[in-house]
Amino acid sequence: MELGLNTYQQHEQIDGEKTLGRISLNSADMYKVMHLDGRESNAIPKKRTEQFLVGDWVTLDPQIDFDLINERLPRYSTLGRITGEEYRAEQKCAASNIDQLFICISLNKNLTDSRINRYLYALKKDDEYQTSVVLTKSDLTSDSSKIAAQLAAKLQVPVFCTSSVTSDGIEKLRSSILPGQTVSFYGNSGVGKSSLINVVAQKEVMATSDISAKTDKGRHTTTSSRLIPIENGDFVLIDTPGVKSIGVGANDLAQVFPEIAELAKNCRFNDCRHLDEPDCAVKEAVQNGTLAQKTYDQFLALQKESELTQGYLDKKLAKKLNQKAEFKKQTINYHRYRKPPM
Ligand SMILES: Nc1nc2c(ncn2[C@@H]2O[C@H](COP(=O)(O)OP(=O)(O)OP(=O)(O)O)[C@@H](O)[C@H]2O)c(=O)[nH]1
Ligand SMILES: [Zn+2]
Repeated sequence: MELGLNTYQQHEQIDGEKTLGRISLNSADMYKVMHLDGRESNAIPKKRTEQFLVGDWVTLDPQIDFDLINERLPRYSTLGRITGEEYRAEQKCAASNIDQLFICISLNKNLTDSRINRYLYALKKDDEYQTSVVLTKSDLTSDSSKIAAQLAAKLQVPVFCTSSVTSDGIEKLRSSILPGQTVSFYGNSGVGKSSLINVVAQKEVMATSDISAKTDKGRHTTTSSRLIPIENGDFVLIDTPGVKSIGVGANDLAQVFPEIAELAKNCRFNDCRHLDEPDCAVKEAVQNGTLAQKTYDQFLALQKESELTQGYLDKKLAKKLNQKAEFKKQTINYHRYRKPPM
């Protein structure tokens, strides 16, 4: 099993002789690593503070019943944005060294441009991986291919229109994945992501959940990312169930709305949120027509969400730091008393 090594080598140089592995599970400070022979073992970072992402290529120092992770090889891509410190990065980045990201959106839900835009803003990284939109459950809508074509023209990304029930569009999606590539699917619970992955992989790799039609909400069973080699399909899947909602950070907002960032320089307050502050240049621009109302509304929606996400992340970060301290206490004995090799 090559686990995507050939593709990796197209991006980064590897010295031959090292014992290589790829991080296959990252769950509450526990790592598993997959070997090129398909074996999976428990793994512990040699530098105990080091953080890894599922998909990382690492060199290993095998012990009797686990592997020590020596060194992480450079990442050519990370899913999501790295913003600030690693703890935050970990929440936002659930995978590394991926080649393609498929953003799944169900056709039976209200398909709003702003939601798709939000995903694209948060997840699109042209220089690192290919991003595509996958419309799911096309069997439930009659004009699905028209919608797909319109979206593709507007978003400037490939748009696949698929159904796991009729297999519509599956072959097209499947053939966009080159041999040895590492791919990841992003989608809210219930969009049919697991069913889609299973038909693409032609194998039951994901447990699918039947959802109540009434609530239209799925259930989440696991939250840790996993590396899943798809043997007959010859590609590698990274499942990232923990990435549930993608937030947009405050800095990202300025990138997404450069015209608003420019106007904001003339607001009276540096931290103007352009809502009801006096002498707000952004609101003035809306009133005199130089800034489209629609852009302003989209900005406000994203700003609100970014503020909510920030509050949520701050809480999670505090929790994570507590957990880290606890983990440190538990593992310190191992590192302190580990005997040098004879
Ligand atoms: N009509 C139709 N229903 C589908 C399709 N794909 C999935 N479903 C249904 O949608 C529901 C959710 O499917 P899953 O594949 O479990 O969805 P998921 O996005 O993986 O959801 P989680 O496992 O909760 O993350 C199930 O009831 C499926 O039967 C499709 O192409 N067409
Ligand atoms: Zn303002």
